[in-house]
Amino acid sequence: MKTHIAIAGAAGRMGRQLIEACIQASEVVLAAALEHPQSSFIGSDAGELASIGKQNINIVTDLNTIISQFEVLIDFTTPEATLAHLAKCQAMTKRMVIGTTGFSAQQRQLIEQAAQKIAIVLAPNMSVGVNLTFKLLEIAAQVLGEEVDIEIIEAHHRHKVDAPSGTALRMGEIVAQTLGRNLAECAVYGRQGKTNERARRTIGFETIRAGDIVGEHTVLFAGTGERVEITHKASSRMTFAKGAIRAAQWIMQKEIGLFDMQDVLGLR
Ligand SMILES: NC(=O)c1ccc[n+]([C@@H]2O[C@H](COP(=O)([O-])OP(=O)(O)OC[C@H]3O[C@@H](n4cnc5c(N)ncnc54)[C@H](O)[C@@H]3O)[C@@H](O)[C@H]2O)c1
Ligand SMILES: O=C(O)C1=N[C@H](C(=O)O)CCC1
Repeated sequence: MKTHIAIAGAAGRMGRQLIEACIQASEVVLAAALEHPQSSFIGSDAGELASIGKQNINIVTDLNTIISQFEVLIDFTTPEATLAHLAKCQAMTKRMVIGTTGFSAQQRQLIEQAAQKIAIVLAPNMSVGVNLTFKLLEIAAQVLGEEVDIEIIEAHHRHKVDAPSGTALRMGEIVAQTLGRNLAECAVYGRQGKTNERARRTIGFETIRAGDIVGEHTVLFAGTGERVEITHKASSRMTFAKGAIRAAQWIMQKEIGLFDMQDVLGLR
């Protein structure tokens, strides 16, 4: 049985890649595509939007009108739009794969609550490489521990609206958790002016926004006499899109619960 997928944010940078990835994957069907009510692409053909030829799927704006057509909603939009879609998916018992980043703690709680009723994959980064990197960070933090200063440096394109990236924050959480620290208490976001000497237990974040950088993350473990740098560089959004399609197929075996790409990839 093929998994029927709807894509929210279809005209966005990720939405277009998701349309292409859906059409390329033989085990799934692109069933519907959604955009913001004010989008100039409402009524356009999803395939033409993604430059892969007509697919006879028109971009629509109301999730309720397509609710019977799909099994999993893949959502790469904004926190507010994702939460609006979440409420409808919960009401209609539809599974979700959420790639959107920038949720507040309160907004995340709403996702956790909804996952008591529907199955959700929520991941700030759907690439296999980044999720492998998450595991490498655990090992590095365990081995290097309190002997090093830890800094997380991320770079993304000039259009990105949240900072630090969801991936950088997740990296910080993993390192902090491994070292028994609370990220909310030890994170330092950027530095300027008279900063005083660095406190060992802080975890620093630096953000670069420039040009068309797809996504780059480095975690620096700097000691005395040596340093370890763990870096991931994405060069195509297709890596995120393929991960999201994989997650959509995987979530079909679940009825309820909140999962991430570590679950999907069997890395937990
Ligand atoms: N998890 C991952 O692997 C991953 C990868 C890339 C991007 N992201 C995240 O995905 C999100 C989107 O990124 P992007 O670069 O594609 O952004 P984008 O701005 O290019 O696309 C977002 C799209 O969502 C649409 N949208 C907004 N409100 C909507 C609504 N109510 N209904 C339907 N569509 C709506 C916008 O019109 C836009 O086309 C960001 O939060 C980004 O950080 C995550
Ligand atoms: O392009 C973006 O926006 C990305 N956001 C994700 C994040 O915030 O971690 C990761 C990949 C690209």
